[in-house]
Amino acid sequence: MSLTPQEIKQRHDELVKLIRKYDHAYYVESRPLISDQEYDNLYHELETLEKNHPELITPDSPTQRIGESPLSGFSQVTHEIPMLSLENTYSKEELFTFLDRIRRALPGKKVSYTVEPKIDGVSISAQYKNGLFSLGATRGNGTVGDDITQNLKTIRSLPLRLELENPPELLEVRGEAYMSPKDFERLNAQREKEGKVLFANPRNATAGSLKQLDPRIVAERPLAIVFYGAGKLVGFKCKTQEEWLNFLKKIGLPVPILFWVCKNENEVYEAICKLNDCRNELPYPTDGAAIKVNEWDYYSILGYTAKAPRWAFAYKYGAERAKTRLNNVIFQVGRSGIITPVAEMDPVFLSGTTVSRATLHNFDQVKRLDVKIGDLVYLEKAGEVIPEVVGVDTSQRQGTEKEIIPPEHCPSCGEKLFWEGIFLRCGNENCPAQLKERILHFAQRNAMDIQGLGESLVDQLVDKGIVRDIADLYELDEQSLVKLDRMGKKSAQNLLKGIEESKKRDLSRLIYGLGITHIGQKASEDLARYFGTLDRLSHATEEELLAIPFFGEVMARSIVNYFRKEENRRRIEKLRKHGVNFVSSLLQTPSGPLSGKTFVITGTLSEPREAVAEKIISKGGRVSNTVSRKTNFLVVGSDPGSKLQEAQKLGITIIGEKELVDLLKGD
Ligand SMILES: NC(=O)c1ccc[n+]([C@@H]2O[C@H](COP(=O)([O-])OP(=O)(O)OC[C@H]3O[C@@H](n4cnc5c(N)ncnc54)[C@H](O)[C@@H]3O)[C@@H](O)[C@H]2O)c1
Ligand SMILES: [Zn+2]
Repeated sequence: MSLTPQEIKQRHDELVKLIRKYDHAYYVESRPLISDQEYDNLYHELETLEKNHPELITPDSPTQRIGESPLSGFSQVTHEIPMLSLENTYSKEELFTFLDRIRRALPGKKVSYTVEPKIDGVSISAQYKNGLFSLGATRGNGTVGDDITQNLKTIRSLPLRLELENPPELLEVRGEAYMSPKDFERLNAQREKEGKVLFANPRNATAGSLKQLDPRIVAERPLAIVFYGAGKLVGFKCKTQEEWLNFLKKIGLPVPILFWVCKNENEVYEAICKLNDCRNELPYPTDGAAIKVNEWDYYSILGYTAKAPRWAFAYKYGAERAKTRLNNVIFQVGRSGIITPVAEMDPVFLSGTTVSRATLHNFDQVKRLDVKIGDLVYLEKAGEVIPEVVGVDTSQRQGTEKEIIPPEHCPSCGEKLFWEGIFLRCGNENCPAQLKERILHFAQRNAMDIQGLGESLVDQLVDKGIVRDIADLYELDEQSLVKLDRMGKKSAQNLLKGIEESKKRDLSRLIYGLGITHIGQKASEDLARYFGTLDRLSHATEEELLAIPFFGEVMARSIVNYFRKEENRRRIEKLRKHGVNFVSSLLQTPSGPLSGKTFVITGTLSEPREAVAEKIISKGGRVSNTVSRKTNFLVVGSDPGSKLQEAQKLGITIIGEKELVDLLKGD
């Protein structure tokens, strides 16, 4: 069931109210009412809602600002460089989406990453002027925080003077004040004896302590400090996060004892797992890993959202694990013919539901995990993701466990399977299992949202040969439907009504529903927004597709190939004949002084690139990632990239920020 606009608005209001309440309890009273993971779930729900309905975003929505407000009793400090939060995820899948997003924003560039423990304390900034500690501040609302210099001076691990021969004029270092889990327990035990309110966790104890106006009370609290970040630096330069952490250590500041430098995405994930294995032995409480782009040069390219940098994010260790027996493996055929091994297991309770099936993803994964039938396996589920087998308890092996052998023939149509890289695949275009998956994908909530079209019905429709293609759904009639099992007149009519209604869905959902390889929901929305109609999209060239921000070659080629295929064209004509909507309401109708003009931005401007892009779009212009002959203007900031040379080669008009402002004004 999808929500009506009114229900969506209601849910939005409700979430905003709840989150404000929890924020107040957490930040102001240092007394959380719910767990962090529950809080993050609500927060992500709000974010998703606002992403799909941007009209609901107000400047004071919790997604647009950082939680704390400055306290009375302290004087205030303005952060010249804002102190931001981190976007976070609990799921491995999303972790790779984040990494992917970073990599695609840096085409052709070599990127490495650092993985650091995410210390669960209170974010603070410390300024050292000519090597002497001169100012300490809380994050506050990100722009203005509280001056807690006197409180920080009571923390013994904070050096008041740096071990540095020629200290730079200004070093603003950022990090975390924290309480070790042991000290936290001791503090709470003592408070219990004294009949005082207990702190919920070390982070709240730290926050509560730093808020004390009397430094003598702070001095009695077992606080410690660790640094990892940079604020304003005068007279000092650094190129990578690795170099920075080593430098901090050298000059006598406490830094995370453990951190990893990773060359690629897989190494990042490995580091995250290693950290998880040992994090309970660390002196500070951790709730996750902080993943950062190592090269500082890229920070200006990647930029910032209202709340967080785009070059860093957090992976939180929230997901629960369960252990159970793997009894059998079945082979599922996906909508593109890829065979997925799926584990069938003794039912086990995991993050709120009983699960008895989990994905093994592919045969490479089977090999990597060295999992066998009969093994005791570990399962994990994060967010809404399907449970997956993440490990094997090999110490429990009996010797009777059986290998998982890839099948030779398609379990659905019997066709001989072939390998495509690590994927085993059925190449039969009429394979019933694939068709069923394609129909279910087309009908799902995020796509055409056809109510009443469930798995068992799709099975019948395909097995009886009634539906041979997604477009056939629009030819169903009551007569043929009532002949099916468990299909009364009423349900047949309801289904037909659902099918009829799906014709009105926005183009973005139709594109997603078509199931074009590599084109997910977000990409489908982008395509609808840029092209506006299916006909324009179907004639798009690779070059035009590459002009969409975050679109890579693989995606562009996949779209061009899709619309080139005869059978796909026939399907589209059939959909058209039945009156399926081919138009998007997301299209940004270009009207304004910049209408019809395409801009590319390079280098650092006075505000984040996204904000500049938005201004251009609001005046009817288009913004693209790549310079091509279709580019009208290249907007150049400081330290421009290779785009400048490309534009010069093509003779494109090059303008600075000032000229852009003039263009935005019109005339
Ligand atoms: N339980 C509740 O009711 C409740 C209410 C509000 C907020 N919260 C929790 O607080 C979070 C929001 O707080 P937040 O904005 O401080 O985000 P956050 O604490 O999840 O992450 C961002 C912060 O991590 C810190 N950090 C620690 N180690 C780091 C490292 N190595 N590198 C970079 N940063 C590091 C920084 O201070 C940074 O600001 C929520 O996601 C939620 O989990 C809970
Ligand atoms: Zn098949």
